[in-house]
This record gives sequence, structure tokens and C-alpha cells, in this order.
Amino acid sequence: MLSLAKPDLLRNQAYANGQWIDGDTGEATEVFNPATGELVGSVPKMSAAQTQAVIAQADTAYRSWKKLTAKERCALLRKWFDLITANADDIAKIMTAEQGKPLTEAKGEVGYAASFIEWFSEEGKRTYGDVIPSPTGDKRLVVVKEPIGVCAAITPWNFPAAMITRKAAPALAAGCSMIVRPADATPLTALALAVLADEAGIPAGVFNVITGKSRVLGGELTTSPVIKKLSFTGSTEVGRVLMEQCSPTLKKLSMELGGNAPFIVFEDADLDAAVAGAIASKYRNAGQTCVCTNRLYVHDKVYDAFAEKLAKAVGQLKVGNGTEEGVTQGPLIDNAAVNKVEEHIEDALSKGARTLFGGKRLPLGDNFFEPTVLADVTQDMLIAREETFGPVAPLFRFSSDDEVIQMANDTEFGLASYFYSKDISRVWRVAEALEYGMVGINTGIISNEVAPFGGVKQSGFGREGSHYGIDEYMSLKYLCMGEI
Ligand SMILES: NC(=O)C1=CN([C@@H]2O[C@H](COP(=O)(O)OP(=O)(O)OC[C@H]3O[C@@H](n4cnc5c(N)ncnc54)[C@H](OP(=O)(O)O)[C@@H]3O)[C@@H](O)[C@H]2O)C=CC1
Ligand SMILES: O=C(O)[C@H](O)CS(=O)(=O)O
Repeated sequence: MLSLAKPDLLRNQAYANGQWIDGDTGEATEVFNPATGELVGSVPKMSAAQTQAVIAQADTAYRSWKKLTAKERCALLRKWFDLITANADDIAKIMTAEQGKPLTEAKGEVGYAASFIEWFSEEGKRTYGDVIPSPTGDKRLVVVKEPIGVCAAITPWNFPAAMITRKAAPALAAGCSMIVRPADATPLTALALAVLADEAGIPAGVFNVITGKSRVLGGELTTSPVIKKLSFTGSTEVGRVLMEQCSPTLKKLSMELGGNAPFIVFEDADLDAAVAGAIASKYRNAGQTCVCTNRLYVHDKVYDAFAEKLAKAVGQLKVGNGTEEGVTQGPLIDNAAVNKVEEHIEDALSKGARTLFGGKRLPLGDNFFEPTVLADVTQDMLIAREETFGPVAPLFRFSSDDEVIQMANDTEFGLASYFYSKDISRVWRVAEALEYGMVGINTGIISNEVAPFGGVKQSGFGREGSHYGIDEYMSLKYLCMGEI
């Protein structure tokens, strides 16, 4: 049993229209600790009819919520931010129990999640429109921004708090209501956020967390004409399905999908900095983030030195239960994730790659895998084309800028990319040539609340965070006044 300072943060009911509710299917989804296999909690399986009722209630709530001033809405968001910050330790414990990430990372994610609420509690007061100089003397032209309406979010298990607030905060700040359907594996963190939204005084029906079968609830959220916006974070495959389901009702969409990030080490790179950046980018959340480095391209002249340094640094990582002191890598989310890691490693080795470190499951539990470094990896291997979503760093060689840019761009994905070089001319040339939504230059960590997060190509579209993020939840209205 989790030891929480605020035990009522751990819920076994869904939260809708300001009420804690059971599912009318009479069934529940159990939530298990990926490190120990222990039961952490359970959540109800709501029905399609219940989901439809939540959508109707969220529509009613939206019509009142949008009438508050931005300042009034943002004051409530600020209270939510303050409560999350005050309860960060408890939320982190719940997150580590259901997702597995080390407590230090979980605490960091709670701060990251709260930062979106803080940011949009400020941005919400700056949704400025335009006054346009009229082309004719008898007219006056004005553009105003308006909340788009009832919104839905379908979120993944890898960031159980931040992927929710990165969507709910701008939506609520803009004057929308929001229905979140979190992943079955990690619903408890989302429900803890709902406890605090309720305590902050966010009105009933404005922020809702529903639980149940993804296809059943997602089927209602994507097809209801009342839902005007869907924001999804997850795999590209599912993103395509949801986009198709949303098309009859022409919803506004944000799609934060899969990645295949290149990490390029040029011959003039600071190798120690590059190793630190590679560790940060590759092994965060045990490699289970969409912006994790998936391929490392190292110039021939520094390949051996970098490989040796990286393997040594990876050997310092401590794998274990996220609640243990000093653990830097927890378990993967489930056995399927471990199987995918093994498949990528076995394929690479069978085609000529070498293991520099790791490469095996750990006897700590079903979902633990060694942080791994592979050498002599080539573009024909699975690991070059598919997102591993696990703690494996494959090293590729290159000998020229043109060659590595071609290899880095040789993917259907375009989310995050990284490179290390001290040559300012090369920095600009490579940054402009990389076909990605985000480029980390001499850093492996690029995510924050003030910058636009998102991708191109098959990594999706739309931007989250930054001053762009709130426009995803608003629409423009043009007022044309004649007879002046
Ligand atoms: N671009 C980004 O920011 C991110 C991208 N991803 C990508 O997602 C993948 C890993 O995350 P993962 O959670 O497994 O991704 P999935 O796409 O499988 O799941 C994401 C969410 O969608 C739900 N879902 C799945 N199928 C459907 C459906 N048919 N209808 C409605 N909802 C559905 C899942 O529910 P449930 O799990 O309960 O079945 C989950 O809540 C990787 O490819 C990763 O790169 C992940 C995180 C961030
Ligand atoms: O879902 C993810 O992987 C996150 O978007 C990555 S980040 O925003 O935490 O970097």
C-alpha cells in the first residue's frame, strides 16, 4: 500500500462533472506496478453511454466556463498549480508505482506537468486578437480569438501527468472544457490531478478524467459532434486511426506521435558533453519517451573514443525499483516493451552489430532490462527504422556532413533530433537541413513549457506548450462592421 501524506489522492473511481463515479459495466481495470507486479489500484470501466453523458455535461460546463473572464479562469488554474506543487511527493509516489520511473524522475515530471498549468495560467490572459486597417472607409475590421468548445485528450502511459496538463492547461485557460482518457496502465496519476483540480475550485464538468476500454471511450470521444477538438499523444499507428474516426465531424486535431530521433556527434564535438547529452536523451524514462535518441551517428574520427566513453558512462547507470535510493533506470512498462527491445538487439547482432555494454534482461523482475550500447550498427537494421522505446543506444559511423544528414533524415518520423558541434557554420547548416520539428544543439534535453513541442512528417502536427500551444484550443472570429 502506498504511504501518502494525502491518502485521498489515490482514487479507484473516475471523475466526471465534479463527481467520483463508478462504471456502469460493473467491470474494473487493475493497475499493476511494473517493477514488482503488485496491484496498485483499480479504475472503473465506464460504458459508451456514460461517456456520452460526460460529454453532454462537459458541454454544459463549457458554456458557463467560457463566460468567466480569462483572469478568473487563470486564477483557478494557478490554485491548481499550487496544489500540485504542494502535493508533488505524493503524486510522484503514485506515478512511480504505476509507471515505474525512478522517484527522482517522477518528481521531475510532476514539476514539468505543473509548469504547463503555471505557463497557461499566464498565457490565458494574453489571447489577443487584431484590429485590421480597413481597405474601405465605411468598415472596421476586428479579429477575436474564442475557445473552440468541448475538448478531448487521449494520453499515453509514459508521462502520466505531463501529457495531461500539457493539453488540459491550455484548453481550460482558453475557456474550453476537457475530457481526458488516460492510458489503462497509468490512470491513477491523472485521477490524483483531478482531486486537486476539484480542490482548486475548477467547476464541475470543466476537467474530467474517464476510464475504460480505449476503443469504447475513444470511439465516443472521436465521433461525438459535441467534441470540437482532440489532442492525442501516442503511437503514429493509433494517431492515424483516431484521425480517421474524427474526420466525419471535422475536429481540430493535435497529434504528438512516434519518433526516431538521430543524435549526431561531429568530429569537432566536445565528447564529454556529447556523452552526457546522449545519456540524458537516450536513457530518460528507460528510453520510453518519444523524443529519446533512437540512433547515434558518430564521425569516424571520434567513433572509438566516443563509444568507449559512452559505454563507461552507461555502466554507471543503476537499474532497479524506482523507489530505491540512487536508482537511475526503472523497469519498462510491460513485457511487450522488453520483447521489442530484445527483437531490435537480436536483429542488429544478427546483421553484424556488436554489444559494447548490456544487452540482457535483469533478474530484478519481468520488465527490467540492462541499459545497452551497440556498435557497428547500420541503416538496414530494424533499430534504424523503428522506434525502440527502450534503453538501447545503437552507434552508427559516418564520414561527411552530407552523408550523416541523409542518414538522419532517412525515416518517416520527424519529431526530435540532436547534434553536437562547435562549428557555428555547421550548426546552422545542419539545423536547417534536419527534417524534424525540434533540434537539440549541444544538448540532449529540449523539453520545457515555454517552447513549441511537436513534430513533422509521421510524427504528427500541432504544437504543445509555448505561446503557440493555446491557439490549438481556440478559433478565430472575424468581425466586419459596415455603415461606419
Ligand atoms: N509524440 C509524443 O509526444 C509521444 C509519442 N508516443 C508514442 O506512442 C508509442 C508508445 O506509447 P503507447 O502509449 O504505447 O502508444 P499507443 O498509441 O498504443 O497508446 C496511446 C494512448 O492511446 C490509447 N489507444 C490505443 N488505441 C486506441 C484506440 N483504437 N482508440 C482510442 N484510444 C486508443 C491507449 O490506450 P491504452 O494504452 O489504455 O490501450 C493510450 O491511452 C510510441 O510509438 C511513442 O513514440 C508516446 C508518448 C509521447
Ligand atoms: O511523451 C513523451 O515522450 C513526452 O512528450 C516527452 S517530453 O515532453 O517529456 O520530453
